[in-house]
Amino acid sequence: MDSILVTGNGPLNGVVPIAGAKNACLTLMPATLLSDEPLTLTNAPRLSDIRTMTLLLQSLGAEVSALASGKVLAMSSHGLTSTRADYDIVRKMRASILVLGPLLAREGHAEVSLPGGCAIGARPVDLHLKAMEALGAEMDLRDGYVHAKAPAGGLRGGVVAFPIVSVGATENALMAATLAKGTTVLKNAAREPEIVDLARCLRRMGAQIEGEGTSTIIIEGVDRLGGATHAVVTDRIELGTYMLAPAICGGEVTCLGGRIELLEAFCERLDAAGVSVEETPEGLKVSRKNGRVSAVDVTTEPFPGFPTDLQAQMMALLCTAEGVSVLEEKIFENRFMHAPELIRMGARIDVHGGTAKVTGVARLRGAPVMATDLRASVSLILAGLAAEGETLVNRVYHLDRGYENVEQKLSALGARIERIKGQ
Ligand SMILES: CC(=O)N[C@H]1[C@@H](OP(=O)(O)OP(=O)(O)OC[C@H]2O[C@@H](n3ccc(=O)[nH]c3=O)[C@H](O)[C@@H]2O)O[C@H](CO)[C@@H](O)[C@@H]1O
Ligand SMILES: C=C(OP(=O)(O)O)C(=O)O
Repeated sequence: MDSILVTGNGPLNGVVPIAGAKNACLTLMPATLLSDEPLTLTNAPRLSDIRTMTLLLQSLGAEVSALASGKVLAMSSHGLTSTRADYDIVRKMRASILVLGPLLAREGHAEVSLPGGCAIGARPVDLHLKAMEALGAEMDLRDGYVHAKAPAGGLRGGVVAFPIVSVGATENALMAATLAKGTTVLKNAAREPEIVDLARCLRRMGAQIEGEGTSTIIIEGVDRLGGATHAVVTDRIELGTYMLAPAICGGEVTCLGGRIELLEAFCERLDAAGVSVEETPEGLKVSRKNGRVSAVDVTTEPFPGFPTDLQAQMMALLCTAEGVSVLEEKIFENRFMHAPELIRMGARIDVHGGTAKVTGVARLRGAPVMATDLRASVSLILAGLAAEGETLVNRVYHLDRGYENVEQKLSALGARIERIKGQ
């Protein structure tokens, strides 16, 4: 397994391009299953998760070609051959559950392996299943698979009232409802930019959708969807991650394509910590010129709140802040796995349940550390960039799920970072 070696090397300066969003692309790709006409995505990120979704769609009979070095995905589902999403692929990536709604809507049935939990929490799929039931589907859990069956005339519009906000369940319900008969109302829907991006793409394909970006989405089902070409929205989590690089190391970095509206709560916390963020026509210019940042409290929430996917990286910043910061993780029950690793680097962190108290230290020190999940991996790299000496981040395969060319992008800013190939 590969490792990443990082050596603290002072301030970072320059320009970094931000890719299309992993989490948008992973829901836009299954949308191809809703139509027999081609769907082309531009601005796709080059990530292992995208390759996993490609394999999953291909296993269902969809054609998926990566063009322009992977930045363009040309897809067509005119000849689907299977409705079974197999354990061998689904186990690699939770977002595989997003084929459920489209398959059910188009083919009338689907069998999808349960994705199971992962390092950050149990992550059940009950809300996805309840949403499909609200559209008339019969759901059965057998042999580790979700067996879903639409009524004889196909899915019917219905009211889906989510008890808690779920990004994935909103996406599955939204896609399924586009081909259901009649009107569907999604209440307490997720409002993330990735949901807005999905709704825009579906509308291009001919879907009738109103209200995306608010907590009530109304979908009027249509008989069929057509083809479309759609550019994937900017990855706000990759954006936030690179914004933290000059915040932690000092210097000035422009994140190309970044917009404050994608990350308002995060930008507000950076401002409170003493990091400057300026929106320019090219993107977001971020700098930390004087001394240490100040401690700030952070609570993760669904959009438009502070994203859970930036909590680990923000913790890395706050490890060297002046004062005591309190981070509350409200989305996932086990998302502080990076804390013990940061402690190995000299951070002072006390974790109690979903709360972490971080007492800033003047300087972190390099150490061998273990990456436990995607955002934990990159938080350790950020911490290593600001630490004295060498940090060896082991087991970085999660990193490649969500960050393309991370070593090249950080090296271009002046970081000392290299990948050590494993066996
Ligand atoms: C591929 C993708 O887009 N992943 C993102 C998506 O994950 P994902 O869509 O899996 O996250 P959800 O928004 O569904 O999860 C929110 C909370 O709801 C719970 N829950 C969810 C579904 C369900 O059926 N039952 C249930 O209890 C989860 O365990 C979690 O506690 O949103 C998360 C929250 O912003 C992000 O961290 C992930 O990066
Ligand atoms: C948790 C994440 O992804 P996934 O939902 O794909 O596991 C993430 O992107 O931080």
